[in-house]
Amino acid sequence: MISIPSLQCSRPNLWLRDHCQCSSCVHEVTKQRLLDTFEIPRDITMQSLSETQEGFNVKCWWSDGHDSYYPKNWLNKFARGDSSRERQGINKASLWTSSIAESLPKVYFKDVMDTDQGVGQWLLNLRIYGFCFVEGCPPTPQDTERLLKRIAFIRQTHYGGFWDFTSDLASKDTAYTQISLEAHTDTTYFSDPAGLQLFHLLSHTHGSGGASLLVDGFKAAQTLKQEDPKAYDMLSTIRLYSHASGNEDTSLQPYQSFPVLNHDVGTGELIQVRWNNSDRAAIDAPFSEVQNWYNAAEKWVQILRDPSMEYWEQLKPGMPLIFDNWRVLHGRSSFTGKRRLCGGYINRDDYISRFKMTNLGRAAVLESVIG
Ligand SMILES: C[N+](C)(C)CCCC[C@H](N)C(=O)O
Ligand SMILES: O=C(O)CCC(=O)C(=O)O
Ligand SMILES: [Fe+2]
Repeated sequence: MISIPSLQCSRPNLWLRDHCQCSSCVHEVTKQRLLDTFEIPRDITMQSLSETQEGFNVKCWWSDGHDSYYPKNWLNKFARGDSSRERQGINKASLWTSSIAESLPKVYFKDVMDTDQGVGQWLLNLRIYGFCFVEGCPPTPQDTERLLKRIAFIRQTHYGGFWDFTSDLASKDTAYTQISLEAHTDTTYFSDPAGLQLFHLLSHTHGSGGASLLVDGFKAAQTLKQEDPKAYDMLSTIRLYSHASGNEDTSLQPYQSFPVLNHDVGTGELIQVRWNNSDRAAIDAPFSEVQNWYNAAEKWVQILRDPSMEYWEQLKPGMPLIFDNWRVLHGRSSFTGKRRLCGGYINRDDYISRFKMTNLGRAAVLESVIG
């Protein structure tokens, strides 16, 4: 007899019957439920349970007369329950500070373009470090777009899809100027902020500056939690509104307000940092809490601005940078002259899904679950 969680009370029996994997309950090709869940008697009980001869299926007879089949590995997964690491496709994030500059995550353009292993390594680096360089990419928008599409389709926004931009205020956003931008995450005004962002510096002439800044938001959050747990809780609970720049042209706002630090409701793990002080709008909190929020935010920004947390890099043509916009903050020093970047956004779910479809991703998820 296969050992599965003791299904004593009715709820798991009902759940298990509802998840019968036989071909009349689940479409053989699409794996979608065909069964009418609400025809199952609420008090359904299991008459008996046994392993089939082949040993990989479990057979169940139910009080409603239905015979159910469950592949063993599916049942074992059910026994494991939900695993955030499995959902997030990660076994261990490696948090970093400025010393990451000595061992930068990097893959090669040719490997990413030609092999599943190359895409898998690119995305595994992203899951572990939150950013990755690609060496040997031809310095053209066309090749950069082809590279980005190895992950998934590019996310369309009010900035367009694949962008090729410079400091000409083509969009009413300070990214399209020469001023410095402090560490931030993009698109905090979307209900679902962009998951990944790629930058490829194509050229910078007649001027200097424009160095790129990265800060590991998960490391900054860990530091805040250690140094000031109350401030961490404040930034994890007080919610903010946010709106896109050039607001009269976009009036883009998320469906609700969100805290700076957002956690997996199942496991309590930090999943998303939403920090852009330029686009931040009202604080969705009682008047008495507002001062506390500012005190907590000041602590947060002190950590973000600590040089030991900052990794500065002068981007170069041929070496695109991609980063996890839910974890890694980015910024830029001011610059002069003509500076041209191209790049694009990828949705979070498409990024994680693509990773889990690579061999390395499948192995990483398995390892994260088995531990
Ligand atoms: C599209 N491109 C990346 C060039 C500019 C995007 C501007 C993003 C905006 N400042 C924000 O923080 O959401
Ligand atoms: O110009 C840069 O290096 C990046 C500007 C920026 O933050 C953005 O485009 O989102
Ligand atoms: Fe940005």
